[in-house]
Amino acid sequence: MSNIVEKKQSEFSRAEPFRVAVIGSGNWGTTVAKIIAENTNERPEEFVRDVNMWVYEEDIEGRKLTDIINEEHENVKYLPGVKLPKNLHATPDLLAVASPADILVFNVPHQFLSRILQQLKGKIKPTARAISCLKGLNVEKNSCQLLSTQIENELNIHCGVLSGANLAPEIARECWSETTIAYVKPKDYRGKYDDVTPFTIKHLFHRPAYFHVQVIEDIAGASLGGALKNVIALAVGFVDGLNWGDNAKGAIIRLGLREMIHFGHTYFPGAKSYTLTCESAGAADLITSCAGGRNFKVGREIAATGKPAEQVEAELLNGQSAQGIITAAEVYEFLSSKGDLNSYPLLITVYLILKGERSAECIPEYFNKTEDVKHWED
Ligand SMILES: NC(=O)c1ccc[n+]([C@@H]2O[C@H](COP(=O)([O-])OP(=O)(O)OC[C@H]3O[C@@H](n4cnc5c(N)ncnc54)[C@H](O)[C@@H]3O)[C@@H](O)[C@H]2O)c1
Ligand SMILES: O=P(O)(O)OC[C@H](O)CO
Repeated sequence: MSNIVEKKQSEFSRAEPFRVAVIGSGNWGTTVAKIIAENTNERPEEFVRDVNMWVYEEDIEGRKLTDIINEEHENVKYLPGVKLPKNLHATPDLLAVASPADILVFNVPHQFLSRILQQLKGKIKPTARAISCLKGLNVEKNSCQLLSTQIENELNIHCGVLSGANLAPEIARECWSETTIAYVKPKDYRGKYDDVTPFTIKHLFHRPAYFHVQVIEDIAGASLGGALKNVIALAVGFVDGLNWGDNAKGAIIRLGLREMIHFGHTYFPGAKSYTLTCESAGAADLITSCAGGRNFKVGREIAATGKPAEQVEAELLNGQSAQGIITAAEVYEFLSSKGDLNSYPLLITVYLILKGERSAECIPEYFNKTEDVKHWED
C-alpha cells in the first residue's frame, strides 16, 4: 500500500504543487471552477487546494456577487441552485487571481477576452500554462485567429483548449458528459516533474462520475468546432421557431458540419476532420447545442417573435451571452475580406437573418444554390 502511495506521489508531485486560477465566473466559468476545485481538493500533492476565481463584480440586490459566492457558496446569478466547493474563492481583483497562478483557465464570453489580456500582459508568471474554455474566434480585419493563439501571443504563455458537448447547467448538476481537451507539448517543455502534462490536464478536469476528459492534440479542430457550432445552433433555432420539424433541423446540422469542415480545411489546414466529426468538440457539441443550447433558444425566439437578436438575448439569458450572434458577424467580416462568402451559405445566411436583411424563411433558397445537380459525363 505504501509503495502505491509513494509511486503516486513521486509520479505526480512537484516541489511545489500547481496553483490554479479561473478567469471568469459565468454559467460555464463557474461550472468549470467547481470541477477544478473538486479535483484540487482531492489531489493536494499535485495542486494547491484553494482555487481563486476572478469575478466581474456586480451588485445583486445590494450585495456584491463575490460576497454572495464566498459566503453562500453559490453563484446566484449565473449558476443558481448549485452548491460550490468551499475551497473555491471568488475575487474581483484580476491580477490577484492571475499573477500567482501556474495554470490559468480562461472562461469568459469571448468579446471580453482582449481587454482581460491587456490587463494581464507582463503581470503573470512567465512559466504559467493556460487552458481556454472559450468558444469563439478573434477576427481582426482580414485575419482570423484561434482564441488560444490570441492568449499565447498576448501573454507569451502556452495555451490549450477545452471544448465539448457541454451544456453547463447539466454538468453543474453532475449529469454524465464528456469533453475534449487539446493540449500539445510546449516548445519550452520543462519535463514531467516540473510542467503541465496530459496527466496534469486530466487530473485537473476529469471527474470520473460525470465529466470524462479526452486529451488530444488538435487545437484548431477543437477550437473551430466550438466557435462555429454556435452560429449553426442559431440556424437550427430559426427553423424550430418556424415549426419546420426535425427533418429541417437535421438538414441544417448536416450543412453546418460541412461548412465547419470546409472552413477548417481552408483557413486552418492543421485542423482534422476527425476532430470535427468524431470528438466531443465536433459533431457531438453541434448536436447538443442544436438540441438545447442558449444559441438555439435565442434563434428559436428570434424566428418565432421577429424581435432583434440582442433584445432576445437580453430577455432570455439574464446576463449570459449567446456567442453565436457575435461569431456570425465576425465570420461574415472575415469571409467577406477573403472574398469567400459564397462557400459558406449557411454561416452567411445566419448573419444576414440576425441583421434583419433576410428572413428565416429564405433558408431553403441557400440549399438550392449549394446542391446543384451535375450532368453525368457522356
Ligand atoms: N454556458 C455554457 O453552457 C457553455 C458551455 C461550454 C462553453 N461555453 C463557452 O464558455 C465561455 C464563457 O461562457 P459562460 O457561460 O461562462 O459565460 P456567460 O454567458 O454566463 O456570461 C456571463 C459572464 O460574463 C461576465 N461579464 C459581463 N460583462 C463583462 C465584462 N464587461 N467583462 C468581463 N466579463 C463580463 C459576467 O460577469 C459573467 O461572468 C463562452 O465562450 C461560451 O461560449 C459556455
Ligand atoms: O448554450 P450555448 O449555445 O452557449 O452552448 C453551450 C455549450 O457550448 C454547449 O456545448
